[in-house]
Amino acid sequence: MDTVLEARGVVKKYRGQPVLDRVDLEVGRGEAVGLVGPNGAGKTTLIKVSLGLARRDGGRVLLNGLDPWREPRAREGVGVVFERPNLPSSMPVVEFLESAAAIIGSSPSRVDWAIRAAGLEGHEWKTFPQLSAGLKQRAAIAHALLGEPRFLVADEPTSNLDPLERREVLRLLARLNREHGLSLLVSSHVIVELLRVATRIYVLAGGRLAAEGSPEDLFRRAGLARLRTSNPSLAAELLRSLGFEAREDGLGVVVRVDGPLHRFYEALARLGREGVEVLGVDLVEPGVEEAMAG
Ligand SMILES: Nc1ncnc2c1ncn2[C@@H]1O[C@H](COP(=O)(O)OP(=O)(O)OP(=O)(O)O)[C@@H](O)[C@H]1O
Repeated sequence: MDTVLEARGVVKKYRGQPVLDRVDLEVGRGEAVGLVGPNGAGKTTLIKVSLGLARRDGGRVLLNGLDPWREPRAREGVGVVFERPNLPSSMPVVEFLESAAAIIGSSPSRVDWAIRAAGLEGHEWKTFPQLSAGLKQRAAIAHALLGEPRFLVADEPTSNLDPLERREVLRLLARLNREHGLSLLVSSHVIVELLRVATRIYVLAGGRLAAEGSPEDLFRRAGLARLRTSNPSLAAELLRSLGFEAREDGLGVVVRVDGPLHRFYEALARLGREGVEVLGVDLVEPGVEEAMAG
């Protein structure tokens, strides 16, 4: 496979304590990869090491075919969006983007494109503090798009957003991957968010890789998922009426998910239409479940 990122056996320690223990991560050209794990699992550290922004204590990393720690030009064509975007507060977003584009030698038409691609139209004359959390994240994505990246890395881009904003930002990232061919690495502590964006997901738990595979693989291997919902008894009843094996277990509703994943998605949508809010979906599998607990 033609890869933009290949990390093998990455080890990272802080004060002698391993926070990444022989972790592999690979992103193919044009691929959308998810990285999931609870807080403190090591997602940000793995992303920093992969970009050459933190030194590794072991293993190998190739970003665009180069070791990013030794050769910063490995990061050319890579756009990065962090959890808490931080843009200047004093000027309208469009002016900030124009000055950022001028610094990197990007054309003014690229600013218009980035604003459109990030879905910021109608908000470009607002200053950063005037934007909602979701629009702030879109502004950060527009900023990352100025350099015409071929690979976009988004570290927990949804963690401070409300459910609607989360969906929109993820839809935007998925569109950048599908319609514009950007390779994508996106992290989250909620697996269900990544199911529709990523075609392959790495599950990180306690600095180790707990699982890796397509969403279908992960669900098939787990066999069971636990839904946290606003109304477990109604959720279990509706799922059973749709032909699923489902029971309440005190923590939520445990449902068998070894069939086609689209049926499960449709069932989740149906719950939503019936007024049952799905707050989270965790895979029930040793290791993976632990990783999802955050
Ligand atoms: N600069 C640092 N110095 C010491 N320890 C650190 C440093 N950065 C991260 N850690 C520790 O490394 C572990 C992994 O942190 P990391 O931020 O990579 O996890 P994460 O999965 O991204 O979590 P979060 O969702 O909270 O961002 C944590 O135990 C964290 O406390």
